[in-house]
Amino acid sequence: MSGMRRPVAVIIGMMGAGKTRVGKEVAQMMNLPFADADNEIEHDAGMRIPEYFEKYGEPEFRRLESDVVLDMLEDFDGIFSLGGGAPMTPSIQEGLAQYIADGGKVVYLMADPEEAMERANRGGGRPMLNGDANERWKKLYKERDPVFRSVANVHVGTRGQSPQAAARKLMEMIDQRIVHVTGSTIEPYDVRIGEGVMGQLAQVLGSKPAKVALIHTQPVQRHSDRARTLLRQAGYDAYDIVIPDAEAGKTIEVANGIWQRLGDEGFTRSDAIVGLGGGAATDLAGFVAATWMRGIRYVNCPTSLLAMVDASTGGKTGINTPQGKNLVGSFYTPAGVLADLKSLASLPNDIFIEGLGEVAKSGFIMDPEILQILEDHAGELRAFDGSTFLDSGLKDVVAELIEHTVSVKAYHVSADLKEAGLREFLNYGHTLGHAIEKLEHFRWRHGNAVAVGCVYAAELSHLLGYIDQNLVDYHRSLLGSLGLPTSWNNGTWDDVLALMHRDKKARGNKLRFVVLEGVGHPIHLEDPPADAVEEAFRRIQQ
Ligand SMILES: NC(=O)c1ccc[n+]([C@@H]2O[C@H](COP(=O)([O-])OP(=O)(O)OC[C@H]3O[C@@H](n4cnc5c(N)ncnc54)[C@H](O)[C@@H]3O)[C@@H](O)[C@H]2O)c1
Ligand SMILES: Nc1ncnc2c1ncn2[C@@H]1O[C@H](COP(=O)(O)OP(=O)(O)O)[C@@H](O)[C@H]1O
Ligand SMILES: O=C(O)C1=C[C@@H](OP(=O)(O)O)[C@@H](O)[C@H](O)C1
Repeated sequence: MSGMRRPVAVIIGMMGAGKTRVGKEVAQMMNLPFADADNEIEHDAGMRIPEYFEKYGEPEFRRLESDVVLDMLEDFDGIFSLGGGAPMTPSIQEGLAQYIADGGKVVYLMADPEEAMERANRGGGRPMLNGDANERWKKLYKERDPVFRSVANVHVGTRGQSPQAAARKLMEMIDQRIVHVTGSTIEPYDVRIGEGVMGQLAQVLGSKPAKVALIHTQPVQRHSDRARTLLRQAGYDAYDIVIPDAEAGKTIEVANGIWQRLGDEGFTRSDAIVGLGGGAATDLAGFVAATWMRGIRYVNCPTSLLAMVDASTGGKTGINTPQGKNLVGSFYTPAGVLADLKSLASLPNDIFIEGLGEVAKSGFIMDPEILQILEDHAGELRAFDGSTFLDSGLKDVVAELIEHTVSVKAYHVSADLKEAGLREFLNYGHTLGHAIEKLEHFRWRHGNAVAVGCVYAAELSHLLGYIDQNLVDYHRSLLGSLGLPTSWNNGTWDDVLALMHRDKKARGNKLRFVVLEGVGHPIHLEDPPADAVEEAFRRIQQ
């Protein structure tokens, strides 16, 4: 079966980029085996590459190369460097696309052209550079660079860097986790999770935008400073736009202020927006991107756990009105999401814990592994401290939780962007959760309200015979062990019921819920018996 063994990373790039040298270095640092396609070919052919070219010609070489590369993509679990021309062969392009779709990383090692050309010409032995080597190299670079950019999902610039420094940078990039979001009605994009992934801002924005508006809140200033530096280094005109924090930023007045600014600065359709901050900032930035000139490119840099696992992915953008939250907005997907774990270093404990509410919800509806990880690390998660986080073992645990949770979200969003059915499962725990938020005048955080809502939905599932008491108890014990609330007793049943009737899942005067038939098996529940709906509420009051 394919995918059982696969390279940790595949390195592509021009001749002389350092694919072999840097690739070996990375493999050594990561304690992994290294393979070079050219060596494998020479081994199979029983002769050196220049000799093979001379004897059989380039087309025959490309056929052999393709066979060797495709075999290795399914049967090698280290760092794998390809020959310079390999990614130009259609069968290899297909192999790489499949490898990426299975979660692989194709790294384009982007050396400075002058440096790579000079290195490629050293020593000879490169049949593609026969004749005027510099001219040949430049011609190939022109043909290949755009293809390399598009077949790779990770771009690493190494100008002026030693092989060791380049290898360290590459290793950081390889360490990231990538969830590819795709679907029939959305432009595909990647959610990148890892320490330092913000460094890929320019790769994700692409070369079209000249101006980039960086929309962020004040509490994440330190992270937006880094983003602004990266944008300027990459040659964009970066415009810093600070918005009021949290829900105060999600208003028509704030959006209007930004529209005015974009107009004054001459933002065109090819320019772009970066939203950086918690879910409120990314919702607002996405809304501005969706509406400016009827839609321009935007990238999200979520900085809270909740924004990383939920708000920044899935394309719901919006603002609040005096009548309620998220009442105005648009489904508009980002060009990419960069969930940089470095941002979490400044996140307060209570806002981190709140994010775990949505993480657990994703476990209940689809992914028992999430629940297992939460169980295994409940104590450390509950004690989250941003100041020590990046140097702790918790970093990998959190990265894994984010990857799993984003995958759950991506699965639902891919099939049902506009929430016609499947996507509603993401709303597990939200029917009561939203009512609590409203009755608490939004002083309760969303993830906390969802945690109580999940216990309520579990109680309702049990009352109607879908799940046993053990699973209800498990909801309480798991959420409680993470420091999340599991009960609420600050409002009347009449008020709660009235608000649940205004939930977006309700139809006419009928309530609709998401309940469970078991972990990973959510179902829609239409118009349940009134006494069960009320009894479940009584049970979360204590
Ligand atoms: N679009 C969607 O699909 C979707 C999904 C879920 C939630 N949301 C929206 O997301 C918002 C909630 O997101 P949230 O919980 O991130 O709230 P938030 O954006 O209000 O952030 C919470 C607080 O944490 C601060 N903060 C964020 N990251 C920080 C960091 N790294 N360091 C220090 N402080 C930091 C923020 O400035 C804010 O004060 C709501 O508006 C909700 O409607 C949207
Ligand atoms: N970052 C670098 N700095 C200095 N020398 C390098 C660097 N990367 C590669 N080299 C040297 O350049 C030459 C070509 O590198 P190589 O790894 O063979 O490139 P490729 O496999 O991409 O064609 C080798 O002599 C290598 O040691
Ligand atoms: O660029 C090319 O077409 C080639 C590059 C070489 O690999 P390196 O890039 O490792 O030199 C080798 O596969 C062959 O000479 C063809």
